[in-house]
Amino acid sequence: MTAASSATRAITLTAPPSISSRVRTFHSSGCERLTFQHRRAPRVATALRMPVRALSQDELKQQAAWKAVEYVKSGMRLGLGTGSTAAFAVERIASLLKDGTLKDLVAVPTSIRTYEQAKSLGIPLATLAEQPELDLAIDGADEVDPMLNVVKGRGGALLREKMVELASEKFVCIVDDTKLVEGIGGSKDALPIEVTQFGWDYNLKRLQSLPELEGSTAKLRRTKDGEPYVTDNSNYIIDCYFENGFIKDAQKAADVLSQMVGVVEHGLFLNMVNVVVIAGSNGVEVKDKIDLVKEQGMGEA
Ligand SMILES: O=C[C@H](O)[C@H](O)[C@H](O)COP(=O)(O)O
Repeated sequence: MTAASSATRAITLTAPPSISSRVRTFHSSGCERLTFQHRRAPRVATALRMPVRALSQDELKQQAAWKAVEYVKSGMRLGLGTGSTAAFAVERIASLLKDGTLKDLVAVPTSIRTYEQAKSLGIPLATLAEQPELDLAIDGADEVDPMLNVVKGRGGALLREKMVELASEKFVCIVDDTKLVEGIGGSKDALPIEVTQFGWDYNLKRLQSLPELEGSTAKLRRTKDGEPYVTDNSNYIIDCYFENGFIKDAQKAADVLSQMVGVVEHGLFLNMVNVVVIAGSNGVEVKDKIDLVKEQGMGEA
């Protein structure tokens, strides 16, 4: 027997778990020693057996918010949005301030609710008069169209949000993927319009018959008790519902609404958003307006 043939050669076998005990009984034969090594079943098999839990809408909102907070750098002047998604961002910013990751921030809140949340968490706050130029605003949205135009205000904060976001160099919008629509009005839910209390019913009729809002139904927003909903600015909100389709021309509608006396602000935030962070079941996606405009060959964003 040559040195080569007498040498014991180890052969490693891998077997699926179902046959592992049968193969384990196999033992040395001739000059070859067969060694069976029982390995763990591949991960994929485990994955197939284990049902994966879908993330809740709140978990998705939190993911989008945390991703957006990566844009926050120490020393920034921030706009803090309003709503259930923005609240996750406020919470995250506060916790990064607390652990020292972020320093020297100052923030302008977009509602009394956000003011109270941010204050209770220790975020240094300012008014828009004190900080008229902001670096970054982070806020949620009710609808996002393919060109990153958004509808806002179903939480009633549209006026302050628009003021703060227009004062910000960058506006990052955070949503879960249920907010994506093919066109403005596509969710069939409200396009909010903030109006003065005086003459609200006069303006409701005008909005109802406005050609630019054709196909929508205008309703005064009410609280659960049936009382008119009053904004932080002591105004009312008229919600327009596009139940059978999209708004025809959002820019035209925005222009006309901005001209109406007694309309304080509307929830069409057109060409305002720089980045949208979308959390969905397949992960978090970041869409940048500049890239979109380039892709579509539409010149500068
Ligand atoms: O007035 C409220 C704001 O525009 C909110 O950012 C918007 O309604 C989205 O709110 P949420 O994140 O709760 O869906």
